[in-house]
Amino acid sequence: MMTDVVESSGSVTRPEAGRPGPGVPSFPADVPGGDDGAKPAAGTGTPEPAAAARIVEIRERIDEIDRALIELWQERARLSQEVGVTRMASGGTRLVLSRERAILERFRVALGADGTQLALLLLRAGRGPL
Ligand SMILES: C=C(O[C@@H]1C=C(C(=O)O)C=C[C@H]1O)C(=O)O
Repeated sequence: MMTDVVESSGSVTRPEAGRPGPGVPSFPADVPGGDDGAKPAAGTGTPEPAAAARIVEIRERIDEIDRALIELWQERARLSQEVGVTRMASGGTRLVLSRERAILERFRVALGADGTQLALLLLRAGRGPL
């Protein structure tokens, strides 16, 4: 079952970890290939109306998923930063490599080599480049 995609207003303007800075388009209406309100077949890559309609339908769910992923990415980065600040303020270390290794392994087991790359990006978003 398809769910309507409701545009959230309020584009992100405050640059913080994992968030777009100034000049970064908000998602998805003002990015190329975003939902620009054009006819269903436009931009689907097929001239066949039924296929175009199905692609539009699937893309609604893809856009929902992408929006959720972006929000989760940003939340994770904020939480990871908070852990780092809390730990360092209490005399601890900036990083805990055993924990990072466990996270890398979790993603590798679930997603293979791409999972490892994804986990590396997630970890970097929370603590910045090494
Ligand atoms: C968030 C933490 O701090 C750092 C960041 C991690 C992360 O983003 O998952 C994991 C380990 C630490 O290097 C933590 O220790 O849980």
